[in-house]
Amino acid sequence: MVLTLSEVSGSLQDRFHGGDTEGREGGLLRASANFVAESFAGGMAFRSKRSAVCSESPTTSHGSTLSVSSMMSTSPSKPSVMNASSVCSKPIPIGTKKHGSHTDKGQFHTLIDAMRAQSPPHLHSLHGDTPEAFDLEAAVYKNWLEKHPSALKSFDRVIRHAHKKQIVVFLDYDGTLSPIVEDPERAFMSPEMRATVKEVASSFPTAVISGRSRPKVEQFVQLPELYYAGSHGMDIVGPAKSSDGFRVKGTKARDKKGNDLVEFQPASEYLPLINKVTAALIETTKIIKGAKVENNKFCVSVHFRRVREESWEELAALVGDVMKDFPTLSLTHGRKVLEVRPSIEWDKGKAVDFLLNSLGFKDTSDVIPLYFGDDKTDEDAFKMINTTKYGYSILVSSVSKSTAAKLSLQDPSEVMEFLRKLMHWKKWGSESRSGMQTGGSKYTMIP
Ligand SMILES: O=P(O)(O)OC[C@H]1O[C@H](O[C@H]2O[C@H](CO)[C@@H](O)[C@H](O)[C@H]2O)[C@H](O)[C@@H](O)[C@@H]1O
Repeated sequence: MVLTLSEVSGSLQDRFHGGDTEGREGGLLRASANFVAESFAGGMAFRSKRSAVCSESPTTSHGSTLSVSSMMSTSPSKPSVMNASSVCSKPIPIGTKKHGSHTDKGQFHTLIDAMRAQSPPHLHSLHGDTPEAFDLEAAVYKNWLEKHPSALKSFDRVIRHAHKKQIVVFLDYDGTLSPIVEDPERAFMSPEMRATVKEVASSFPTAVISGRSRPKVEQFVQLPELYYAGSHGMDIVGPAKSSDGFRVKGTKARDKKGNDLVEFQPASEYLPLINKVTAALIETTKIIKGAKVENNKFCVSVHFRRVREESWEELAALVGDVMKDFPTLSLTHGRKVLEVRPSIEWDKGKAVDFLLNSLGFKDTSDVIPLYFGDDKTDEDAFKMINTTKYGYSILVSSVSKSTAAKLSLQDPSEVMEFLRKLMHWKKWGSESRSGMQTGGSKYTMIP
């Protein structure tokens, strides 16, 4: 039997990006410390219903066949994403058992699977640069684009109600405003991107929502006119307008121009614990070449982009060991990074909601919130945006991914292109409504 493209595509997307569990329930592995401890202790295996599907071979456009089952093999020599969907979005109750040796590889598949699923390989990297692999990859992406069309091509739809509503722009930082690079300290945004964001912020309320610490991301962006939410939304500085009925929590502050601001840090009591876990993680993981621990104030990143894959299991075990001593912290993951954060009901989605409220938009049908993000933790924001009447969630990705985002852009350069298009519309589209030629499709990109 030959599978149809959509069957192959659906199955591959699940394989490579965490499967249904991720798309439906949150797109975020929210594994608690307990989850890690338990999975180490008991060899926990939450397998997706889909983990055994698609063992047939699709025919490629070249007429030869690629074995889908072989693409999904878990051979140690190839990055395995076979059990990416085994990750669970819910915290798992802590086990009482202590895991024995972290060299017992069979006992923590779940975390390893999550690590492997973070920067999913292209098909051609799994199967060589064969024309068939490239063709199949292109076909899978094309199929995915039908479900998550390009925001550039959907621009008219996005700004359809913009003459009556307030656009608010939310931007993730790494992978959205700056390209993903090996060294997190060198994730600079280009001067062109900075100029574009500055222009956008002069017309629309604009916020950067990042996993980084707020001071760090402010330093990278260097635009004081923006609002910032660092530590995955746990460190917010926003406007203090507030809409009726919404009590702006947090401390009142003022910016240099005397505008009222509000600072909100829902995890402030975790600060000492975060410093403690950071120290423990630095000490414990220092034996792993390439591992890097980054203190993001209310959360901590353990980077493994520069760790050889052979050492991932050891790193996972070491992080798991540390986490057992911090039962009130949780483990999530992003792009080649494990993230330790307080186990509180707060995420980027809540931060977006908070900022919309503090901007005065309690009724979200008065606003067109646009959210751009590339990572797992942005999924919470996508879902929040999807609850609004006119908002658009936009995933930045050049590969197919299971996501709640409605639209997509390939990379930061397309984000910049979209923002420029928005500014062009703002400048010329608005004027066109007062007599000049109008019509979304006539808005062209500023070169
Ligand atoms: O929410 P974000 O602004 O996207 O922050 C998420 C994490 O971004 C950074 O790590 C990622 O980008 C690095 C630089 O390109 C890259 O080396 C790393 O592999 C990526 O995971 C940041 O360093 C983390 O602390 C953030 O949590």
